Amino acid sequence: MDIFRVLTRGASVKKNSGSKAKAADYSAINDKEANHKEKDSETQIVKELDFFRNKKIISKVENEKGEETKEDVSNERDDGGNDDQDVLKPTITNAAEASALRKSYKGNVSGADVPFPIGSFEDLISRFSFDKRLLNNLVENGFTEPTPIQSECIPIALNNRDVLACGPTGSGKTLAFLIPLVQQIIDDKNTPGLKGLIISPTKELANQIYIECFKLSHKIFLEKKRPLQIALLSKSLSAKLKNKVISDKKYDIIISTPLRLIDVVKNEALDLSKVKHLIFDEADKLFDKTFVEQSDDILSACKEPALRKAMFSATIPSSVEEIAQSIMMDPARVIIGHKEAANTDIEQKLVFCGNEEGKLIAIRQLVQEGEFKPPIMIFLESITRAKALYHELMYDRINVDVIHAERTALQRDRIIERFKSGELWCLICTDVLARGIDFKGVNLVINYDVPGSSQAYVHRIGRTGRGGRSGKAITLYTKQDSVAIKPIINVMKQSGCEVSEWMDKMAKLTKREKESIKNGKAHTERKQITTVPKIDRSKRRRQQEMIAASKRRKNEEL
Ligand SMILES: Nc1ncnc2c1ncn2[C@@H]1O[C@H](COP(=O)(O)OP(=O)(O)OP(=O)(O)O)[C@@H](O)[C@H]1O
Repeated sequence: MDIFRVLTRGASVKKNSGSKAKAADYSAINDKEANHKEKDSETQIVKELDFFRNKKIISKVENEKGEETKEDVSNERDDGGNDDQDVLKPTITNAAEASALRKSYKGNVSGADVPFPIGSFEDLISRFSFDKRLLNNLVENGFTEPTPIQSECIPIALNNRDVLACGPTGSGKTLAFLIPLVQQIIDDKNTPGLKGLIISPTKELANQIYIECFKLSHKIFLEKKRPLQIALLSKSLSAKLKNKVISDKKYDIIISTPLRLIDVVKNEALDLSKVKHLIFDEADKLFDKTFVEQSDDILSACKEPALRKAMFSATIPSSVEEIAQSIMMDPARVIIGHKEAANTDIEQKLVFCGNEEGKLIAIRQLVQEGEFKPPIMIFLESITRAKALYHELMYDRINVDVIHAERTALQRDRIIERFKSGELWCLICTDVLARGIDFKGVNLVINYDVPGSSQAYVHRIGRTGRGGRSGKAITLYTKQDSVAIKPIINVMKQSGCEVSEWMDKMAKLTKREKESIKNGKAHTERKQITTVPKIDRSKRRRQQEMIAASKRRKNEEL
């Protein structure tokens, strides 16, 4: 079937819209010759594409526009579909429409003269002379309607404004900053050299952003047929830059982790002084104590007076808001949904396990009860514990592997590929994969160890329930998590989960507990992960010691 026809449905042209007629390449909706079989498959794909229920949102806005619009709507129908099924294309032209759209997705937008959101990607053509090749790339990748965070952030960026944006995990923040960035690089095609810089806290996320950006700029050429050049600042590229094998003027956009970038900048191998757009993805991480110095160094190296700054994350604590206000010029602030809540497409559950041994038993119970439905991600607080759980689950013959900072880049890449392809069912990891990583279709996230903060919890469980799909998150806790579990219960409450009365009572934090969470002291040392009884463990240890001693003796004799 003509999948392109279905995908392009979202960029259809209204009959009476002159400017939109230019986008006719993207239409071909009302094909009355389409047979029934094709229609069935279309419905299937459209359902799949309607990740974020934009149709519902849009029809809500249209309803508020009144009778006149309703007539337009019926004109747009290609067959006898019902209201909920129709894709409508509003262009937001006044404050009332903007506010109705914002209300529909619980968008809170503040700042001086913030532009109206876009109601569709088409809106960009009339409002911003949007590049048609870019629109084409969006459509070809299945992105037919903007998500709420995109509706708000794209026009703000195209107005060259600083932005602080907070939207749920899996709600499309990556494209919310990539789409305007690529457009701005196209508009600035005659200025050579590095203009866009995206900073991410981990290599895996940087790589993912690079792939998205690459897809978005496919077949886009700038002056003298030069393709738009994007680079991931890898180890090999930084070596090439340092050895002047590659000119630092070659790239339009670079995506990097803070440390690697600072390293090349300090070696004078990359000049950031002409960068016009600086984007911090997972901004709260980049401005916490781990990275704040490097982020500050990056800001100082970007000397362009008109530098546009953008910060994105699913969690923006007030400390980061303060930093943002201090480094940004007249920023627009965009919050979609509740700032402290998790994605509402995730069903959240707490399981009390008594003690550490109880956690392994709980996992085995999930397997027995058929709740252990792959793909699954299991988060632990340390490399040692992640390795230990890996060995336990391997012993149970579960199709499992483990990723943590001690594994090589190649090993990590291979495991990620296997997990993405479905070859690997269960991925054990530390927080290295908690943020930003977009594995499609993860069914279940298990917090084997209670995360250290509500933010860490939101990001970890956000690996499921992405792109409008539903997901499930289970957090195992023991007696020793009595304080650490409280912020999690509060996130559950904010996200609309059912919280029993005793949990609600339990969730109240004293001043002292708040302090201990803030200082990372809510956790005590956990017991080793193992189901082997203590007596057998000491037997094993004695055996290993004997083997080691005999090896030592042999070596000495030799
Ligand atoms: N307009 C769109 N239409 C359909 N799907 C989209 C759209 N925008 C993004 N997506 C898809 O939604 C998924 C989540 O997007 P993305 O990774 O950008 O989320 P995020 O908000 O950055 O999440 P996180 O906070 O975890 O980093 C991706 O698979 C992406 O391809």
